[in-house]
Amino acid sequence: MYQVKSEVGALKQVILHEPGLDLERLTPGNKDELLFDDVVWVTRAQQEHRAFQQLLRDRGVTVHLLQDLLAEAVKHEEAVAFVLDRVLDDRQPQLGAALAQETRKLLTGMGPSELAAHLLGGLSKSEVLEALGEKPGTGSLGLRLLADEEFVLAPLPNALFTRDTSCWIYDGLSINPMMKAARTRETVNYETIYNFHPMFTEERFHRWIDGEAMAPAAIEGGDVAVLGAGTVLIGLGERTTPAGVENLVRSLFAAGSAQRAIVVELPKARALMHLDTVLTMVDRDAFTLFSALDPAALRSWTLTPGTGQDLHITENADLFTQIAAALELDAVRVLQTRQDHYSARREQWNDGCNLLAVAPGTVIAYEINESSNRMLEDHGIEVLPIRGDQLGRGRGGPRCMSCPIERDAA
Ligand SMILES: NC(=[NH2+])NCCC[C@H](N)C(=O)O
Repeated sequence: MYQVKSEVGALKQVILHEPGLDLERLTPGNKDELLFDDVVWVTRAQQEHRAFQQLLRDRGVTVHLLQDLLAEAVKHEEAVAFVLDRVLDDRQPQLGAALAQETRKLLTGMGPSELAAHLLGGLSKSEVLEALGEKPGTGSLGLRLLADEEFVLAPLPNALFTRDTSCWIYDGLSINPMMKAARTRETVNYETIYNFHPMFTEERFHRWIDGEAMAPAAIEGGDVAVLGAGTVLIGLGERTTPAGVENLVRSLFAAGSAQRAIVVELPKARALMHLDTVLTMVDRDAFTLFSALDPAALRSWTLTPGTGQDLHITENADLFTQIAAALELDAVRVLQTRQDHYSARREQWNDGCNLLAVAPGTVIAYEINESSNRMLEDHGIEVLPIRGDQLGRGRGGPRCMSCPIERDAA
């Protein structure tokens, strides 16, 4: 039974993506478009990722790997048709019908593992030519225009951040419409998994949002925290839109799975692209907050069910007072690191606030964020450090590299 009842309760099952072909395709020339800040030493990134997986397993968490799930799903013929209908649509501006058809033939002929690797890792023009065993002489303008190293199917290096593209909220799943073009195909991969993998087809759960149908009303999992007590906390910033919030919240309210959403406005900036880059729940009553943000200055609203399809919205005087009230606590602790201007920004950039709780008061964090981690320990939070020198180059940490599918209440 997949259910995420809280943000910090005992973690039982997660989806992670161990990077591979997707990261090997990054270059100084394409990294910006692909939302990475540097190229990556892939072998080391994989070692770092395996250590992260192992730490979770040691803590009793079952780890599912995205590429394995996808490979399993595309063992079904209908799943292959489903995913290829979407990623090789004739309307893809750079492809055109001829190239789309050739590529489709090529991908359909692959075994499930190879297909899954390319759905995540992309496919270059030279790989297409090599496989087709011919030069671009046929009726594809798209193929003639592409340079050999350019992509017929772009790689998805941000698949590493499994949290963003699908997220479980109480007894249901949201497959998210993504804000950035570099990530929209991730949504299709998740729809393929959730529609066809027996692990999910044999279970019953709500579907809060269907990413493809709802795009471009983006909402991303890095902006969504399941606080417990029928409450969700949602960040509204660079990646999550008002329409995305409303769609999700209406759907949760209609099923009665949540009674309240607290929505907090974030500055729109790359470094703060999701809520979990600045604010993360670490214990039943504690949150870590980027030290450059003034908790009293954060603008927020509480959404509750209104009449019919309407939402009832009130602006909050104080975000954390509202959160405490929702959780039926006298107060919550807002943990901020005492840092100088420089280390505050350096550690936030390196995901010092992006923490994955495995149990109340126990979090996985990048070791690089020394002062943030020390501060947490001073407040009684157990920090399990991992190395992320390579993984962190895509601007994501333990929380966004994990998609919990089963978690206990706090
Ligand atoms: N929830 C998060 N903090 N996710 C980080 C995502 C980073 C990724 N490179 C992107 O820009 O989309």
